[in-house]
Amino acid sequence: MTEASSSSNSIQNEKSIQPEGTYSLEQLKEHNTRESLWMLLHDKVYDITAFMDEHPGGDEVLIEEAGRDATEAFEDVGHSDEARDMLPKMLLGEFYGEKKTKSKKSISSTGGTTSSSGFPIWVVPVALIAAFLAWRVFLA
Ligand code: HEM
Repeated sequence: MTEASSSSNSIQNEKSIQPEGTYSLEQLKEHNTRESLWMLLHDKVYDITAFMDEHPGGDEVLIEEAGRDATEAFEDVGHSDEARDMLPKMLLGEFYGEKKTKSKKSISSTGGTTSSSGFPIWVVPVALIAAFLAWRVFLA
């Protein structure tokens, strides 16, 4: 007699499943040393460990950008097409997730006295009182 497990409720992981061949920011950050150096360029993750000694710009600059988004630094230098053609050989995969935390500007009524439609919030009760008084005066 097998006792059926009534609780087949697997705890659902709220995180969405990371597709194979993609790399998260956490994974990227783990490879920030000379021994294993990854960087993010244009939403793609590259393993440039072996290239470090060959880099015409030296290894220092690469180590500085290790384990993070180096797109800006890479583009600022104005790398040649030749340099860009080297990239596919070092490609690991796509980047997964968000690079930065988005700074969502939420319209909050706290701390401000302006409603979402633009006029001050006190206008509503004042208008209602004015309307009430006007009604009383004219009907009195
Ligand atoms: C995997 C990524 C990279 C590749 C394949 C690469 C490749 C190259 C190549 C081939 C050159 C020679 C000039 C040219 O052809 O444009 C170069 C120069 C240079 N690179 Fe990179 N690079 C990479 C990443 C970076 C990053 C992240 C930096 C950060 C600042 C950087 C900084 C430089 C500098 C400063 C030079 C100029 C060296 C000089 O002219 O004296 N590179 N790179």
